[in-house]
Amino acid sequence: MSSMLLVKDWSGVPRRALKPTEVVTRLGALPDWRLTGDGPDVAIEREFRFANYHETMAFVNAVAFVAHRQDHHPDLSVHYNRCVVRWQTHAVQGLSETDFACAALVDGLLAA
Ligand SMILES: C[C@H](O)[C@H](O)[C@H]1CNC2=NC(N)=NC(=O)C2=N1
Repeated sequence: MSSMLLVKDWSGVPRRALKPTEVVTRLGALPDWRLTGDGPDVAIEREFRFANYHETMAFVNAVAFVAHRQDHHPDLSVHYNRCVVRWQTHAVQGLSETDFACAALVDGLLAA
């Protein structure tokens, strides 16, 4: 994909599903994220809470910007004052390094 915004082209990086022990190690570095589902539905997710819809949508747009730049796209559950971000790598039907890298970037959006 050609884009001024793209910073990471994961398509050239061989993707593989992380092993359970690798997932546990990476989750340790992202304490606000939790594991959900299993098998092909496994994912990591985090709920972000906001004061109102405007704040929530500002966050959603920032996440979309990260997703575009990384060419990796989370499932988003958008509500009035909260958003649940859920990462999984469809291509491997599991969790890959990319999911954890993107989760850390989303955490960074709200870092002080
Ligand atoms: C080529 C490109 O990187 C792929 O199609 C990407 C796009 N975004 C993606 N997002 C997610 N979450 N999983 C994928 O496997 C995926 N594949």
